[in-house]
Amino acid sequence: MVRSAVRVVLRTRPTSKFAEDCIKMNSDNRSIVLSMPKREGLGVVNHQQESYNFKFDSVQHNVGQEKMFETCGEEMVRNVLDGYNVTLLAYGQTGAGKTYTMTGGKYTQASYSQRGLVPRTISDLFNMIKAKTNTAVTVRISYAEIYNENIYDLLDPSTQPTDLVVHEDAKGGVQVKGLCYRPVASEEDALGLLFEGESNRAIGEHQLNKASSRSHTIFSLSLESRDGVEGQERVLLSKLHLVDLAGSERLSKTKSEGSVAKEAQYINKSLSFLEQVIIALGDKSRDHIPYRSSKLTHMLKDSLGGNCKTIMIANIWGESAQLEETLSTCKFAQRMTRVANDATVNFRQDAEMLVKKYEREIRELKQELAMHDSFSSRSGVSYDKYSEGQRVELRSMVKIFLEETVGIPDSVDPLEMTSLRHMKEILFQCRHLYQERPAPIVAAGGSRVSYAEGASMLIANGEDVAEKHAVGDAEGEELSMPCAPADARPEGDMQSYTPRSDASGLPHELPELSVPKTPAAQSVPPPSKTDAYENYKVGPGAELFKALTENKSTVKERKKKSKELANKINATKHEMDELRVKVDEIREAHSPQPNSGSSPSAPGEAEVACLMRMKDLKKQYRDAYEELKMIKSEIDYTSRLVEECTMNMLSEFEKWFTEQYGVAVMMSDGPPSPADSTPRDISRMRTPMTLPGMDLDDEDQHELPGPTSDDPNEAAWMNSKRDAAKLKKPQSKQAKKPMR
Ligand SMILES: Nc1ncnc2c1ncn2[C@@H]1O[C@H](COP(=O)(O)OP(=O)(O)OP(=O)(O)O)[C@@H](O)[C@H]1O
Repeated sequence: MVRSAVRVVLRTRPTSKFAEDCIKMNSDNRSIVLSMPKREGLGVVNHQQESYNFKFDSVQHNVGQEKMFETCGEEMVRNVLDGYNVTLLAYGQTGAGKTYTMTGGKYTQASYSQRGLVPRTISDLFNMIKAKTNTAVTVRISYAEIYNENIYDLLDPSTQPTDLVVHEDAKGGVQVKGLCYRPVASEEDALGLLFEGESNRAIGEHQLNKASSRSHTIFSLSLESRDGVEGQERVLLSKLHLVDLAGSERLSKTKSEGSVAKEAQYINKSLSFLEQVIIALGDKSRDHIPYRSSKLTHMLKDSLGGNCKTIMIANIWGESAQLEETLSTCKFAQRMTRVANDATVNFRQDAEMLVKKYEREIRELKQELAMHDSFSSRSGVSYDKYSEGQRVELRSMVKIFLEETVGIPDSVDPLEMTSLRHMKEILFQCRHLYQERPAPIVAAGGSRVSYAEGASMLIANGEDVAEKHAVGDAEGEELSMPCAPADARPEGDMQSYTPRSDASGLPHELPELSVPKTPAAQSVPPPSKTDAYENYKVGPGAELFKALTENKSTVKERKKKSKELANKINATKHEMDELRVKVDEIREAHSPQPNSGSSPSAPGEAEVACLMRMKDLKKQYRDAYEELKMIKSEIDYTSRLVEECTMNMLSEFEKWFTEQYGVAVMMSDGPPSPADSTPRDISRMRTPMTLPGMDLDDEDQHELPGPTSDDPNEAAWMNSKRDAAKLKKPQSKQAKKPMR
């Protein structure tokens, strides 16, 4: 068991308006000093503290995503593969960069280089699994969202929140009953589920709540590792929770009203319960920790003060307008440093493997015995189970022995016992014979104890041994297993994925978007969708359109680059082939005639020149190939972003159009024709129409040229892209997300 404090890393969101006067970063990269300007209106005696010192495990000021992964991610992946439960929490006010840190930001803005901790962790985890050639690792993924104190399954939107309840098992481990854990075999599968969950979340977000910051999300990877070398019966079990918490700002600041206010209250409540749990954990005199006060704290029970290694990233937005929130985040983070966890390596014994192991050991021991017998000149000793024939034979020997011995013990040779099994079988037969005897051997009242009586006494004592513990007689009985220590039991259960459907078996549809026509709206005839879209692009949708165009041009530019690289690689390869032929020719021309007796000469100038050039070419080939792999990864990632942006843009345009003109886009434009559909079915997911300029270029479809490789990143991103397209097809399933 390892007792360790929660590791707290402070990350600042880069800003040109950083409040340098108020936030001082110390050179140790671990501490900061916050100076708060005195608030006016607090009376003559103002006790407000002006300066606060905070110390964390690390302070990451204006760093990039890669550095963040080095700081938090690498260790996390190592620990989870070693069998520890690990949790990473991103905490901070809205806009401080939690989502950016975790996933790389909203898909409309993210790029490959901005990938967050979750995709990087997935990538690193699968790379490490691949490197562990002697270990078989099974990975399962779940993705849950807590919104207004309800838990939603982002990988199975048909699940009702009532189906999902936090449950504690007898050992105190926490699981969410009803949450699906989907098995994944590769990095691309895992990324596919991440994106699927993000998509499902985005649908809920657009439909029901406007900002993702109002919910907490928990992306979990559950691992089972079997070591192929050191006793396969030991299975390591571990879990990695990656938690993106809702924005922590206070209710007064959100100025929320209506349903938004309700959301804010729920967020506030769950975060304040989280704070209470943290305070209680930091106070040694407290024996009750209020984990059950909210779904969030209940789900994170193991991660806070339990069997887990926990890291918290406290995100701050260091502008003067945000100073109060920064102070509150730092205070919370400081408290978190006082929370300690007891992490244990979790394992269970695999009964089947254990039996196999014992069988192997028994076989080896029998061989050992046989060898031992042959060295001590004892032949014919059997250690196997007695057959019925052998038993009958032994019984007759025992019978003769007992009958001949009665009254004259010294006159007969004793029965020779060749093994423990032999001895037990003899006792067993003695008991049988005793039970079958019609009359007692010794007359009642006789004072002398006969040999047979002694034998029967022995039988009585040895009965259980002979019957129940004879080797091989226990077949079919339950094998009692050694148990893992109680506190080593992993939390959560390994539920397999069971898709749900409603009673009718039909998918839940999204509710129709029916907006009543306002008189004003009715009086203005709606423009054509093309005109409306042109207006939208330069107006309210400008930002989305910018993100879409930027991502598209990145894809185009990268593809161009990848083509150039592929051509370069092919040209290099061609030149290498030619050089190889040339070298062979030179060598052949200078090789001595067979049977001439002369030895091969040293390589001449021409050959050396060729070899040097070959060396250069090989290096060029390798470098270009590596670069091509990187670019291919980037293309795949960015293409996905284009798809996501497209979908988002359509959905936003549809809403805007309906709000503007009081009618849905469909009503003015008629049903979609097949020609309207985008090549990737994206538009059909949220809306049955497409817009000019939104379809993806045909050239987007081409496969990248050049050599393929088994590079995990390359394959992962490529396949995730394909999977994303697939996942968007079953619109009806996506639409099953229940109304919040
Ligand atoms: N370290 C960073 N580097 C670059 N941009 C950042 C960084 N952190 C945040 N941002 C940008 O700041 C904006 C807000 O970030 P983000 O959405 O991640 O905040 P958040 O804390 O998750 O907010 P919410 O609570 O609403 O989800 C985004 O546009 C994001 O790209």
